[in-house]
Amino acid sequence: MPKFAANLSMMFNELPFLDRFAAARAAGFEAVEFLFPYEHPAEEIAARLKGSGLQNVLFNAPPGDWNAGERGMACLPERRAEFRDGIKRALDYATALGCPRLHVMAGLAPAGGARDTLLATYAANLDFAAEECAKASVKPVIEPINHRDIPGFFLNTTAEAASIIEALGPERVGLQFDLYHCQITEGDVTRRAQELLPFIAHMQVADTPGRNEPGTGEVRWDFVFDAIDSMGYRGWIGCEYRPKGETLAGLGWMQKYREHDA
Ligand SMILES: O=C(O)C(=O)[C@H](O)CO
Ligand SMILES: [Mg+2]
Repeated sequence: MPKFAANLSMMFNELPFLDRFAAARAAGFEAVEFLFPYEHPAEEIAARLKGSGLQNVLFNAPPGDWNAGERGMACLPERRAEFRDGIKRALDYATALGCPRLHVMAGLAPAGGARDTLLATYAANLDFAAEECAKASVKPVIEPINHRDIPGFFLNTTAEAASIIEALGPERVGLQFDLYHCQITEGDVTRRAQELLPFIAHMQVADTPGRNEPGTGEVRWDFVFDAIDSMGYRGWIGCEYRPKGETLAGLGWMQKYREHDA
């Protein structure tokens, strides 16, 4: 049975961030993910997790100046020191929150930047992240992102991600397989999931093209979720979608997975 985690950066936006934990638990979730915890003390978030009986399964390393358009810095040669500091900061949070996965965003490829240099920086930074994360029993994950949502993002395809992971060692760095991005960039999502299964350490989902709940767009999710389950994926699937209306009103698609569980 697929296991779904609520993405608290996108879901339950009717509430302030810290109140979304209890709301997710009341809605039946047992796990949550979010983009960035850094505006809140780790102890406060840990208390919300504990108080709600939730586990935190993923969050992102500091991305640089998000409001100025930055989307990570792992591929940027001149940001290596900041990248390293960010990994250490993220691991302080991961330790406090008991979180097993850390999403390390590649960043935007600078115009005119030589791809070889960016790739070498990306690999070296991920190697550093893998070393540090291993000490904290955390697995860093990388995610190919489509060019419509983030034009210029350095990592776009699952093939690129797989070759980087293969070089660094799939036991050290995993794939964050976001079916929404894959459907936009590549399609063929169940075949991709099957081929990439040995690399996948976390999944995320939203329907396409609107990035809303499963069932609001073009993909037949019953088929996809059954296929993912049958192929033996037992990790979390983060609901990284923007609810079309109220979060709770849009949770009908999950009902059959809960009823099956009972
Ligand atoms: O956008 C996504 O799909 C993500 O998972 C990132 O963490 C945020 O851009
Ligand atoms: Mg994602």
